[in-house]
Amino acid sequence: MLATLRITAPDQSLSAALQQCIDQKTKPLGALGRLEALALQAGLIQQSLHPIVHKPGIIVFAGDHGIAAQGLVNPYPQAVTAQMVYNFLNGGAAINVFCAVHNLALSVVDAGVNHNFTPHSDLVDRKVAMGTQNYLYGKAMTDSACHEALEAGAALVREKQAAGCNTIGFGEMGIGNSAAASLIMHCITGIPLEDCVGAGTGANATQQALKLKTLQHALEKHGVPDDPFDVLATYGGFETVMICGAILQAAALQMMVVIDGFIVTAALLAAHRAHPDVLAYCVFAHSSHEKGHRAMLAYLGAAPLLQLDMRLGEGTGAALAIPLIKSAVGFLNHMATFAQAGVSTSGTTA
Ligand SMILES: Cc1cc2ncn([C@H]3O[C@H](COP(=O)(O)O)[C@@H](O)[C@H]3O)c2cc1C
Ligand SMILES: O=C(O)c1cccnc1
Repeated sequence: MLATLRITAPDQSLSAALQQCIDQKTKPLGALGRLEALALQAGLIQQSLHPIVHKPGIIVFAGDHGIAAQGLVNPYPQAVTAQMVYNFLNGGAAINVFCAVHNLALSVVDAGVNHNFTPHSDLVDRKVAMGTQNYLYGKAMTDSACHEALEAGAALVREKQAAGCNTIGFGEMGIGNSAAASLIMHCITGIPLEDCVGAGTGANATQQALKLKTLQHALEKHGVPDDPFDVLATYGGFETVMICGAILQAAALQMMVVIDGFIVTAALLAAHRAHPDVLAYCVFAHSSHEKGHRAMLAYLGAAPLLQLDMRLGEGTGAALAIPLIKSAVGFLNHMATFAQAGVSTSGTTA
């Protein structure tokens, strides 16, 4: 898949016609602000003056991190990953509630949780292994496991698209994955590690200092791999790698890709290094409260839609942004033009 994937930015030739449609709506020029840019982006991605959001959904990928068993980088125990998967299956997590409120399809994927789940109709089993290896001692995963995870993420997106979904967000669950995301961020962006390491689930100052020191040790061992997929294999989690493969596939299929918080954006950083044009398909849902997220977004030149001081993950920010995308294409499709409504345009004095 990765070798053959073609991702090119959408043809821009529809841009002027789309802008004209937007400007003819019964509102002062530019008055719908960022929604106008969103409508334009949707139109270009779908190469249509009438883009739609069809069968939008969220896929949450869960995976464990070898290092989390030591508690050096994570305030919560590793077991919370599996416990939260049960919570997702029981409908009790924040992402369940937001998907229900906004009528979004939710899929939950075991990418590599350190727990044997009994088969469940709502749990998609793509387990690569019982969690990654501890990157303090070796690479988090082999290159072939990384490849398997990238492919699994991509295949799930192909299934969604075949079922009619054209707008997709990704979420993650994996205790310790904010540490992995910090390492990925440092390797891809070159931003100093201390600016990439934050509180995650709520590490206090002492815990954050230990997290940073631990991650410095990991960097001393492995350095900064040049290849983005090698960065993922060295430090990543199976959930993060699957998200990277999923983002790439969704962009290749010209879907709208809704980017969540710190961990999902780290997966995007790797995807972007491999295929820079992936960005044209991305909608940045929110600016997370996690320390490094704003710098990641700035590196990508991304303007997030929401600023809610959220720092949860699970795809919660993405779920909140999808109604905004629906609103954007909604006004483009359904608002009356000045001519249709008989409203005077500027410069026309009564
Ligand atoms: C109860 C609970 C629910 C969560 N839902 C998402 N996360 C978030 O926190 C984790 C990353 O933070 P760290 O790197 O500090 O472990 C990820 O699982 C992320 O999705 C949660 C964390 C907890 C504790
Ligand atoms: O921004 C996020 O997505 C995030 C931040 C902290 C912990 N988990 C996720």
